[in-house]
Amino acid sequence: MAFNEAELIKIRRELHQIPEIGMQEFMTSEKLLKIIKRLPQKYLEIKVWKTAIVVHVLGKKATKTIGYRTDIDGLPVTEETGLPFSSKRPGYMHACGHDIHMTVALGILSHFADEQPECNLTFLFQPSEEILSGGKQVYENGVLDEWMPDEIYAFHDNPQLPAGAIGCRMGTLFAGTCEIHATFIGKSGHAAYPHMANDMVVAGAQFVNQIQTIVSRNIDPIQSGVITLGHFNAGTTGNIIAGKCQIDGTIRALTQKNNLFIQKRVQQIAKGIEDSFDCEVKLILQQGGYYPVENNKKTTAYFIDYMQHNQDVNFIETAPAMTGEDFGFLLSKIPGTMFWLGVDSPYSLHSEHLAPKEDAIMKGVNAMVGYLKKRQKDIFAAEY
Ligand SMILES: CC(=O)N[C@@H](CCC[C@H](N)C(=O)O)C(=O)O
Repeated sequence: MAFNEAELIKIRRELHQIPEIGMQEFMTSEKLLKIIKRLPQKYLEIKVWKTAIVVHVLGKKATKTIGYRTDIDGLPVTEETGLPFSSKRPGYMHACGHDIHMTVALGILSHFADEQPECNLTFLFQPSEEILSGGKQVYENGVLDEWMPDEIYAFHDNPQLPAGAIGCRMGTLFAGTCEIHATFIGKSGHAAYPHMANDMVVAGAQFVNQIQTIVSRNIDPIQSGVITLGHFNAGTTGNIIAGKCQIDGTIRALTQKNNLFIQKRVQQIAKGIEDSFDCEVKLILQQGGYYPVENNKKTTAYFIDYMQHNQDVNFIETAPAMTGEDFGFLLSKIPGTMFWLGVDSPYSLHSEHLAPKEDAIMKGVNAMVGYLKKRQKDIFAAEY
C-alpha cells in the first residue's frame, strides 16, 4: 500500500529531527533506506553511493525512464521553531525544507512500488544540494548511468506560496550561483603606526564597495544579478591594525553568461585591490554545479498544461527567483522541469523559524503521481 498522509507526516517529522549537512547525511540515508526497504520490492532495484540512494522502478514497457530527484541535506542553523519534533541535532536544521522534499519523493515512490508504472522510474535521493554540488558529483561519478532518465523532475518548497500550490514557469526558474571566498593578506601592526603596517580592514572595505558597483554599473539594468558578501572577518581589537581579512559571499545571475561576466569583474577588482593596497588577495570562485535552473521547453509546457488543467491543483505561474539549486546541473544534462511546492510560512527558506505546512505533502504527492501517470501514458502512446 502507498503511504497515507498520516504515515508521511510521521516520516517527515522523523527526518526533520536528524538534519545533516552535505555529504554527511549518514543517518538520513540509513533512515531513507529502511523506509524504502519496507515498500514492496517486486519492481525495485536499489543502489547506494556515499549518502546518495538511487531507486529504479521497473516499468511494464521499459523503454523510457522518467527521473525524479529529491535533495536530502540540512543546514548549519539552530532551529527556533519550538515544534515538538524540532531538530535533535543542535546547530543543524532542515531550514530549507528538504525533509518535505524527501517525504514527497517517498510518497510518490510508495505509489509506484505498489502499482507498476508504464515507463521505468529512477528516484534519486541526492546528497549535498546546499554545498558541494551533490547532483554534479552523482552524475559525474556515473551513479545514474545504468538507469539514466530520459527526462527528470524535482521541486523546491516555497514558503511564499499557499500550502500545496504548484508554481512553475517556462525558461529559467532559478539563478546560477557562484561562491566567493577572498582572503586579503597584508601586515598587522600598532594602531598608532599605520605607515609601518598594511591594513586589511581598509583593503577589504574597498573590495566590498567596489563589488557593489558590478551589478549597478556593469549589468544591463533590464537583466539582473546579485552579489551578496555575507561574511566579513578581520582583526582582533580596536588598537591593532588587521593584517588579514576574510570575505565570503555569493554571486547570482539568471544567465550563465552574466554569471561568468560577474565572476570576471570580481577577479579584476580583486587584482586591483592587490595592486593598489600592495597586498596579496587569494580569491576562490566556486560555481560547481550551480548553473541557472533552465526548464526544458517540452517537458515544462507539458507539466504546466497538466497542472493548470488539474482541478485539484492550485497552479501559480511564478517569476524567476535568485535562489540557486544544483538541479541546474542535472538539467544541463537531462531535459526536465523544476517547480515550486507551496508550504505557506511567514519565514523564508534558511530561517531558523521556517515551519512548512504539512498539508503540502499529500497535495504534492497527489499532483506528481497524477502527472507521472499521465506523462507515462503519453510517452508510451507517442512511441507506438
Ligand atoms: C534553494 C537554496 O536556498 N539554495 C541555495 C543554494 C546554495 C548555492 C551555493 N552554496 C551558493 O551560495 O552559491 C541558495 O543559497 O540559493
